[in-house]
Amino acid sequence: MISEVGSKIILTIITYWSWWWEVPNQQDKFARTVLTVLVPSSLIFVWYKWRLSSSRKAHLPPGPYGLPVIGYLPFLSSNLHEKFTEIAHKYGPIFSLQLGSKLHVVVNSMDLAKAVAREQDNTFANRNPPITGLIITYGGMDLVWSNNNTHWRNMRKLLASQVLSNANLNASQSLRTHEVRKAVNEVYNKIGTKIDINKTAFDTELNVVTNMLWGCSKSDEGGDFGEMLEGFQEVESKIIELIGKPNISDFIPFLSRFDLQGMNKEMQRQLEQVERIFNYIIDRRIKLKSSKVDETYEGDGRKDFLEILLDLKDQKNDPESFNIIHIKALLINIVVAATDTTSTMAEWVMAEILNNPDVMKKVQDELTEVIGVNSIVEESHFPKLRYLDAVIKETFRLHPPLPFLVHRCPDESCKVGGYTIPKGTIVYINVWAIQRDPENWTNPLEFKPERFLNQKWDYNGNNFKFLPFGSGRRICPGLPLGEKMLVYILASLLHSFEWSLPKDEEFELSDEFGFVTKKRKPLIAIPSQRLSDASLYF
Ligand code: HEM
Repeated sequence: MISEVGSKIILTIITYWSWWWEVPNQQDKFARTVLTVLVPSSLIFVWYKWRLSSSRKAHLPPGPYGLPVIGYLPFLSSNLHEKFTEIAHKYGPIFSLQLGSKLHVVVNSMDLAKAVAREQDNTFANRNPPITGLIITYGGMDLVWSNNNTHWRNMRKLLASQVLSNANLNASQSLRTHEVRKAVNEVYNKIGTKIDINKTAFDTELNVVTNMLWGCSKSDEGGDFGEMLEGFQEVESKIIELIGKPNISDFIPFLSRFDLQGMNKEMQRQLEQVERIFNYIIDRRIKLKSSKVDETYEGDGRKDFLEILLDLKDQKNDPESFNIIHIKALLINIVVAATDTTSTMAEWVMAEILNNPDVMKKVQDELTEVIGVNSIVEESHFPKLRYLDAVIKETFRLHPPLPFLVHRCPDESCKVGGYTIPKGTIVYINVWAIQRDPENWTNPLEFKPERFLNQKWDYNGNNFKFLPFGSGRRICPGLPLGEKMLVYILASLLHSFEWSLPKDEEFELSDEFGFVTKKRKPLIAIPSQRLSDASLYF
């Protein structure tokens, strides 16, 4: 992926400089050859000396040098989390890389993660979004890519108080139950056949989130619109892929107008797809509002999030500060942030359990003891499912879906680990490396859920050995819903069915780096009935 970036750049350079070989003067071939070799190598030498002395003077973190203009870009491999961890082993827990015109710093230890996300949380609370991220959020009008400003604070407060508060989560319990039961029923109807675990979890989470946001889900909608939502997972995967993939336009801004990899255009296409869905939903709601028909979710009389956002827009006198674009950016953000992470994690947990039969047995024994094979899973059971909780946490440790969280960017020059981090640097917290660091974990590569049973662990980002949802003011605001849905989906799938792997498919646990890092090969598993009575599946 990254070597593709390098080769595109080199190709561009070759194209622009090919005139050198076409000049009419053919008399002194030797001189031209000497110049061709000498000029670039002298330039590289001078550049290298200059970089060395300027980074020493600036006291930047150590790190490997790359080439002029493109920096270290051509030397990065596609599995970036592994490459960064390898560089950290050579250069230490904090290192810097010049990628094109931008300085990147990667922190790889719990102490330095704490220095960034706790001790200097406010300084590091900006984002510096990639161009593809800006395209899909109308220029960063959302929550994920917004800088630490009033708009971001207001959006976060609104999401926390109107969607993800304890009161709202309690009120929407029946909605989660409805969707999880529907998923169990769909799997039951396909007993003995191959099930794509990620797709099952994705659809369930999508239905829950869209119901909470605008009061209806994929399964409630028919016709063209139902079909549009049916293809949403593909659109979303493409969005996540384009956000995580290195883009020359980000690293060498003067090349951005050429969009050499076509990524910006591709993201524009995804935005058009997403817009069709959101325009439909919003237009329909505005019409309903003007005809004074109240649309609320679950018939409990409370307004859904879209209704609250539209009310807020109408109340604001200043369309600059809150308008339809802000609403769409926020909705896109929440749907994308919630679904891909949850389904990716559900898939990883099931894969680890299927890979460890003794863990599967312990999880199912616990489910039988707490719930019994004559009953179905309910949210009230969750606090008693301690072993399943430990299994989920151990999976988060080995497979954090966002291995570098979302990068941060200091709004002024500051110090981390004694080194200078200039204003505007892109800073990654390498959670993937921290959660596999032998300094923090005994036998870190072993899958051992018991390590989460013996001590009190949570996802709140206070223990810097374990940060799958991030930490500090930018910590994931969807944590309470994400955690609930994961436990609900997994407990229900594991309690309702026995699972086996298809004999004709190779099973492996390797990952593929991306903004959300997924299983390289989708997990396919075959269910069989586990509960005592078929009526428990309806
Ligand atoms: C398994 C589920 C999930 C995981 C692992 C996860 C993980 C993360 C991580 C690592 C971050 C970046 C934190 C940082 O930069 O320090 C984040 C940010 C975010 N997440 Fe989640 N997330 C999950 C579910 C959700 C859900 C259900 C929602 C919404 C309902 C959500 C909405 C967001 C938003 C809006 C942000 C950006 C926050 C900001 O920049 O201020 N996430 N998430």
